[in-house]
Amino acid sequence: MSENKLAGTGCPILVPFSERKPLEEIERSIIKTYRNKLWTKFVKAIDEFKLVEEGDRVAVAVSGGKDSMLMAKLFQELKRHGKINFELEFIAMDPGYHESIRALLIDNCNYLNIPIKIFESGIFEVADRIAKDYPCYMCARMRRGALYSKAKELGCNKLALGHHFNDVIETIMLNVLYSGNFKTMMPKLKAENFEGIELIRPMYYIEERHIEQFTKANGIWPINCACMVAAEKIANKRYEIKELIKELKKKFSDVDKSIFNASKNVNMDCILGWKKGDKKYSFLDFYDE
Ligand SMILES: Nc1ncnc2c1ncn2[C@@H]1O[C@H](COP(=O)(O)OP(=O)(O)OP(=O)(O)O)[C@@H](O)[C@H]1O
Repeated sequence: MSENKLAGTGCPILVPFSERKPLEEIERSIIKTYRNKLWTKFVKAIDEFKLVEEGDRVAVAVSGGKDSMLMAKLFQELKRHGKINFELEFIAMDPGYHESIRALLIDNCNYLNIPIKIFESGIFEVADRIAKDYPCYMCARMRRGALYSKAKELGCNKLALGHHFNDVIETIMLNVLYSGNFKTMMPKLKAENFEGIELIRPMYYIEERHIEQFTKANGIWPINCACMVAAEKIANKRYEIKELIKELKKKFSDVDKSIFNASKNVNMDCILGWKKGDKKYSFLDFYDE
């Protein structure tokens, strides 16, 4: 990989409003200033989808980006509240970050008191070598595998990822508009190739703009874009969908909630066909029942 492929220019950069706030202030803001926007929504997803249960050992995947750094702090808060008896591990996979990115990850985790375990995977190099035309797909698959393996090695039964509300609705819209199917990103799922591990997404109800507010107001500089492979090479459909939803929201402010709720309110009497497991069904299969 040559230096000119380094990422950064194509990604939106989150610039903090202020100096980094003291740790205690940052932690307190989660349950005070951002109680409704962050804390309540985190707990809601955990309760509603039963994401964390007694005796769990959760590996929290921290990339150093704004979402997963906040997730780490939310988990620490959940543990501090002590209602559920569970254990935490914080893991970061270094896919071959630029050294300045790795240093930023370490500095942020130290400052925020997140006891991170970093491990190397060399995924950037592999994706660049074996999948020049579709590095993002390969990178994402290998990343998931590397995180599951590490979680398993640490004796965890859950792997938590920092996907949030906007990731969810963007996924729904990407599937409807580009793939012609209706599929959402699930709040939890059982890992196919890693027995005994579940993937959980506790930030399911948290809106990205609130994560941004929290991050900026507390003076945190997250890793914005650390990709060393695809940087600017790949047209980002997800980014286009994000912009589309923003436009739609100007005309109908609850459009994001409607997109989300559509996945909770599928009416099986008014649908032409669906898939369950490997089997496909048509409404006609049940028409005369
Ligand atoms: N290198 C990594 N090490 C550990 N976890 C990771 C890594 N990359 C991604 N993840 C996990 O996967 C989630 C989704 O990754 P994605 O690249 O879509 O991040 P993102 O939407 O930019 O979120 P973040 O702000 O946390 O980076 C992250 O929130 C994090 O939990």
